[in-house]
Amino acid sequence: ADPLDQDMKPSTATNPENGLSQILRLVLQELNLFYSRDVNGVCLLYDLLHSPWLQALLKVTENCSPNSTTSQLTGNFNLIKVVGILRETPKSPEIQELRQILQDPHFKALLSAHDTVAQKDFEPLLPPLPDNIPESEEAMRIVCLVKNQQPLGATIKRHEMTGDILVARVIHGGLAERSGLLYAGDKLVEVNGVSVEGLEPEQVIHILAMSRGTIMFKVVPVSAPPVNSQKMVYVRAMIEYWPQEDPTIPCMDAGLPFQKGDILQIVDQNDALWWQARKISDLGTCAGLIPSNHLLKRKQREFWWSQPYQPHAHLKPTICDSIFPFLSSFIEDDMKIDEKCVEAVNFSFSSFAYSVPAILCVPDKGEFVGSGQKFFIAGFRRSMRLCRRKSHLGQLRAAEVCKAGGCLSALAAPYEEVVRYQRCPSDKHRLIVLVGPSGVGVNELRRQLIELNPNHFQSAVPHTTRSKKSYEMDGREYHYVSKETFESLVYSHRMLEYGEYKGHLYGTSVDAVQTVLDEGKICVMDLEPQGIQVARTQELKPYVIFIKPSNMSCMKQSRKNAKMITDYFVDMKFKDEDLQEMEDLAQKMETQFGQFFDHVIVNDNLQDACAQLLSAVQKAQEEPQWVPATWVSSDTES
Ligand SMILES: Nc1ncnc2c1ncn2[C@@H]1O[C@H](COP(=O)(O)OP(=O)(O)OP(=O)(O)O)[C@@H](O)[C@H]1O
Repeated sequence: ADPLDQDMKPSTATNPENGLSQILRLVLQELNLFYSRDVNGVCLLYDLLHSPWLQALLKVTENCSPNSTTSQLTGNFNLIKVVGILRETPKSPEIQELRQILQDPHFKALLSAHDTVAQKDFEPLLPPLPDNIPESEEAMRIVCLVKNQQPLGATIKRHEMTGDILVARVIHGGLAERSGLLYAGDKLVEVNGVSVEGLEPEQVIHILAMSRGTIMFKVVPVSAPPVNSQKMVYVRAMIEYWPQEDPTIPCMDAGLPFQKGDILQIVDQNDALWWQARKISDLGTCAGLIPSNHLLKRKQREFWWSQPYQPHAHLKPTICDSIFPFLSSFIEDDMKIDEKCVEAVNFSFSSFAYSVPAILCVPDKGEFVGSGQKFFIAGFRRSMRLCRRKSHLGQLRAAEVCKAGGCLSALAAPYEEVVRYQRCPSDKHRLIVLVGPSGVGVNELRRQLIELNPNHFQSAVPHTTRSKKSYEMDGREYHYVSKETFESLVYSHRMLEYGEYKGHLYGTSVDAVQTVLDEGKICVMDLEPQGIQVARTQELKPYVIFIKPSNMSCMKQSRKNAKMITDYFVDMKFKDEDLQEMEDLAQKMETQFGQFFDHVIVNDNLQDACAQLLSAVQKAQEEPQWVPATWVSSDTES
């Protein structure tokens, strides 16, 4: 029995139009007659046409060709057949590889998706429209949505005058919004054939919760559906926000929690009080509610005036208690929003009590750190760092006291508009600012970075009003200036930080930083966190890196031989209390100033930290970063 004959029969028998296999079979029969007579060339032709690979190829062609009987069959069906055929064919690496590819689960999934689409399997089966729709109901819209794992992405509320149940908000990216069938303002008439007239929003939610599969809404469309023509705006959150702790949010489950420094994409600002936003780290999800800039400013003002501070933590929203559990549709009550807005909320706002340059005490004597041979690294005076260390705690504690007393700055913007900025190669470099608790290794890292390439990285030369010493050189250790000159720099906000010690003023000016940048170098400086805001200008475009200590046990290990600077001892080993203080201080810095940190490096292993610093500095100069929109004119945005 010829296997070819057996294999061909079903195909040719069932499909008279498919002549390819049949013709081949007939040709082979004919050739067979001449084969025994060994007519010239017949054997060669017969062997060729009889070869298994040709037969296999023909079978594949038949099964996949648009005219074949199987053309209506699905990709997966074809796949099974093709794999079967390949199994029969002689083994070769290519065939084996092809079989492997075809049997790969991803490939199967792809074909399965193809089948679903080809068979138009994706559309939900909608119930037929009722025949007896009265003429008066012409303006109604029937909306069918299939209940699945995703939230419906809409909130409802009861109109306080008419008692109508209205769609209050359609959440961007949610099921309702993507359907394009439900709009804010639509009046709900029926849900799954049940009239909602006279029902409380909670009862409507209950009906929805009990429904399975397709849910049919009958709505009276809003006369003019809202059009979101606003441009997408990106902001940096300068506060943190926890919807669970905010009794004023219209619907807690629809809230978007965020932390200081998070970049948010604002997708809807139609509501003056509640915006819709997504985190850029999570753009695939549907949006959530965040308090608008206006609402937060109002809360800040109210918080400012509410004396003594009362968190009103006992006030819990009652209207949202019955959240629809599966579709997460929500209930709103606009009147209650207004009432609740006058209460204080539990946000943590930063206190910007130090909007003037941070004050440092700089003693007269200092040592210069650095290689000291071929190049001179300015700005590493030991005594200056020692005094900084004292100012650290004092200022942070003062800020803390202020915060606890409810002294929130009414001027601090809760959101800062940001844009993507990429430095052009011809632009000046961005200033690199290192921030960290004393002893964490800010100066060590800065020194190592500069030593890597002193022609590329440099510190700014500080100013002083003290007189020059014999071994010093103007513009190397310091810029020696008169008190009047120094003070005019302070008054004209040209000092990033400054201080006084033994009757002399010391500080680092914007111009000293600019001098480094003008030379085409990268200026690397360390700053107290209170000074970051002063440095955040369009001209310097600082990139702020927070140097953070690792956990206590790692620090004990890595700082075994490290030396810290104290008032009385030059090289003193770190004690446990010092490390604990460092950790506490780092935590406070992060809590109060974390929104300004572009990058965080945990300084555990010094080499690793230095490598991370180098990479972060390069990225800051060469890759796009989020910066305040005010730093970039629209024509240079990327
Ligand atoms: N990752 C590390 N591993 C071990 N030792 C380190 C590490 N980082 C820094 N050190 C050491 O810790 C000590 C303090 O570091 P550094 O002087 O840089 O602190 P700082 O953050 O500049 O604080 P301050 O301004 O108070 O001196 C130095 O002896 C430094 O060599």
